[in-house]
Amino acid sequence: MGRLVVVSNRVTLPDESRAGGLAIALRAALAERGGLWFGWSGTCVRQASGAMHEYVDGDIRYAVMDLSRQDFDDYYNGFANRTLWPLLHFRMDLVDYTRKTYAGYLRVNALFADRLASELRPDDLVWVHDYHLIPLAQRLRERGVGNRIGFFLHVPMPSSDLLAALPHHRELFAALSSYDLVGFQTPRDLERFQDYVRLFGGGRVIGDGLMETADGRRFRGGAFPIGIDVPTIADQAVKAMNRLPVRRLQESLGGRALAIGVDRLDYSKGLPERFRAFERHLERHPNQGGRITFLQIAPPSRSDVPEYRKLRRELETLSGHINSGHAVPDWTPVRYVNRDFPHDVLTGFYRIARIALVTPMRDGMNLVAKEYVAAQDPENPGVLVLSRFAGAAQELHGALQVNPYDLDGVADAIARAHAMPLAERYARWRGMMDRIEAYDIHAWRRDFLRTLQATPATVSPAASAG
Ligand SMILES: O=P(O)(O)OC[C@H]1O[C@H](O[C@H]2O[C@H](CO)[C@@H](O)[C@H](O)[C@H]2O)[C@H](O)[C@@H](O)[C@@H]1O
Ligand SMILES: O=c1ccn([C@@H]2O[C@H](COP(=O)(O)OP(=O)(O)O)[C@@H](O)[C@H]2O)c(=O)[nH]1
Repeated sequence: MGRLVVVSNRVTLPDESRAGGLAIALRAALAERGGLWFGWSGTCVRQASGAMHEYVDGDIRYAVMDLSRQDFDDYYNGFANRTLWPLLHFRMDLVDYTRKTYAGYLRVNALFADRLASELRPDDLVWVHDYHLIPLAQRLRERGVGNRIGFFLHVPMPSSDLLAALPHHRELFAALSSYDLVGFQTPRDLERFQDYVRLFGGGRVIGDGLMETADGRRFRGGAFPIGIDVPTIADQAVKAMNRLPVRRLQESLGGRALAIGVDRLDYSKGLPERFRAFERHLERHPNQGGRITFLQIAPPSRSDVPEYRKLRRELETLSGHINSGHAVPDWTPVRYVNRDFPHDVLTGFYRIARIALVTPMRDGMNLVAKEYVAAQDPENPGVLVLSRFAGAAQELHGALQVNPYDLDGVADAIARAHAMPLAERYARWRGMMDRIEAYDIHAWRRDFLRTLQATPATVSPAASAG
């Protein structure tokens, strides 16, 4: 079997800790098999983009590229995170499209292809990740790369009518056909993409995941829900109980139940709605008032993008408003923490939380939901309150599933979670644990790569060049 080459915008270098499910998942996937991880260095430079840096950690080699401030602004802050991110999360109202940022996105993809092409060996299996790099395979094919190349979309695929509202949508999404396999988080995401291919892409859906473009090129699609490393997280959670930040949090609760939320500060995560739903819980269930403390961990994310800065201000106001209306001298209902925690400390926080609030308005998967389940004490598991619009809802049927737009419904789910007897908590948790153990991060990686390797040669013809 050839070498695995993983390509993503976000790379977690050795000893680096960074919030974000993609980087955490890819590190776990590469740890098992080794290979090359290629992507952005995380650094913006004054000079032109393109300088490469290399690091080696065990079986993983990292090759990362610097970007100039201009390229970073156009490609990452601009087209990736002000155009594609809102579009793919069904937020047309926030889409900001300019030809300038689109040109920057294409320019950076071409540069990734230039640098990557010279690294590749003929039998490498190339696996590209996420919306930052949709055109990458097409650019690689133009440079004569004939390797099997797979693509995985970590975020949702929205309705085809929304995709079709994007200027140049056909050029952009047709580029996906240069991949041999395009993976989505859920079957529903795949279906929506196939609708797009049929209705707006000028192609056809042949069946069994196979699609054909207007000019007869065939490629495959599939659903591969991303998982986590369950035993590692369960083990981290047990050990974290002795760590100072976890002990201090536990002591600070004074016997009250903890409800926890852990999310990048992103408008897709439904944080203002969650804060309001918690306030609604205090109003609708006064008998539980004062018995649950809500801790929201929300590390800042993409702070150069105006919508993210606005959200930060909104949450500061909202948490202050809820606390001023409901706090008593010995209890503050909302603790809002704007910083990043190491992954293993988080697992301890999950373990002492009776309730997890995972209520995004849209989310590709949401690994926090799965991590919360893996970190629970089997003798006394907590309850997951989960938005039905997270990809994880397709698998975690034991969660209390909610509609995050229905604040009363979320408020009542919090109350139900708080009052839930142990036998029901255990039964729900066990079913979710069985699922995340059966299809974990390693199963996800193997399933995707096996499918990519098994894609018939006719589906990945050298003819797809150009
Ligand atoms: O790299 P950033 O801009 O700092 O953002 C962090 C990552 O956010 C998104 O994560 C997604 O991937 C997760 C794992 O599959 C999934 O659970 C979650 O639902 C997605 O939102 C983004 O897609 C990544 O590219 C970013 O690295
Ligand atoms: O302070 C933090 C906050 C989050 N995370 C991790 O960041 C990831 C978030 O992934 P998720 O899929 O939930 O959402 P994303 O941020 O990728 O959209 C999870 O593994 C979290 O444990 C972390 O390590 N430290």
